[in-house]
Amino acid sequence: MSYGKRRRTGYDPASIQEYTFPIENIPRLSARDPEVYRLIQASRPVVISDSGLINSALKWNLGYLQENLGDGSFHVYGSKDNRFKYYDEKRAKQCKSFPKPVKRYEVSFNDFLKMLMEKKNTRERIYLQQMLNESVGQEIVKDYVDFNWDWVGRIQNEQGWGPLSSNLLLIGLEGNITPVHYDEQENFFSQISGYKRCLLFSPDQFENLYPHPVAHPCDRQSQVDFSKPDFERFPKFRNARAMEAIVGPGDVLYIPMYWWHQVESLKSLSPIDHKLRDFSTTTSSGSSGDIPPVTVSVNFWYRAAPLPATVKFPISAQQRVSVMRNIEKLLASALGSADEVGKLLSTMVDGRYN
Ligand SMILES: C[C@@H](CC(=O)O)C(=O)C(=O)O
Ligand SMILES: [Zn+2]
Repeated sequence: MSYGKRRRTGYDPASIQEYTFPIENIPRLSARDPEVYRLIQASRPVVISDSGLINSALKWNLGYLQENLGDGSFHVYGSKDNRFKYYDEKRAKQCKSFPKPVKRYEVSFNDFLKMLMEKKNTRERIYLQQMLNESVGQEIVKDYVDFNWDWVGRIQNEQGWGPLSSNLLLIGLEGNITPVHYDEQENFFSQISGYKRCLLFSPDQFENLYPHPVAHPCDRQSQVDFSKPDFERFPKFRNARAMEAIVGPGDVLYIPMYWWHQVESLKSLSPIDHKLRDFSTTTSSGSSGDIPPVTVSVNFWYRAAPLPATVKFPISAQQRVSVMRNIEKLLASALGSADEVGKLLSTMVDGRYN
């Protein structure tokens, strides 16, 4: 069920999965429209269609990246299905029984290209997710310097955000899904090639989305699988309501801190010519032919603005999430183990606060 017409052409509408919750559109505005800055000020999502933020990267096809990304190593995730649920490596080491939802590889870009070829014929799907760092080649540095830093820097200053913490380069197969989660940073999510469907949920829907406990390796990730929701365990998921943006090349989606988001790579109608130089298309497993179609994005994560000197009541939904996180952390350390937190909270609440 979706309210209003979905914006954007260029992708195959059949690659849009239907879910159980209502969906309304995220506004899509020009950077010249003052409403953009009112929405950002109000920590509301908005798609900015002509910011020029990453125009210098619109030429980042796989051939260009192969040529210029340098010989560093890249984090590539492998999933037995199309979901790439993030988990914290360190926490996972402490939870012996935790089934890792994805495999993590550290490979060269050429090996990533080979994996793209090989995985085409196997069940495992892959997703490159790498922070841009100083190992990139000169051309990429030049493109990076040519991002529209004036525009994004002005917003960073006006909003009092902290420093840019990182830019994550994302190269994934069409059909890949990053399941719904929230981040504790402000994000200008920028689409370079292909199309992505972004489903966002406001922070006040915390109770509808049932995140894992803070101490869990999948902290900040929802336990609900949209494709097969377990309404027995997660009854309030019935109340979830989403906002949606389908972003294409040049679009920038502002994802406010603590806003839940699920990101799905759609099927592009016009396959991209990746101009891959002498890349042997017959790999060890003998699979040959073209590289499967991918989407390319880069995000801009900014540290949050410092807390206001005086707290205004009632506190915001974002502040409530932050308070709940701090209580979980405090209780886990006070009790010496995160396993006791649920029981203690029930003791505190049952029959007393409910
Ligand atoms: C990784 C990304 C989603 C995607 O592009 O798959 C995301 O969650 C973010 O930029 O915060
Ligand atoms: Zn995210």
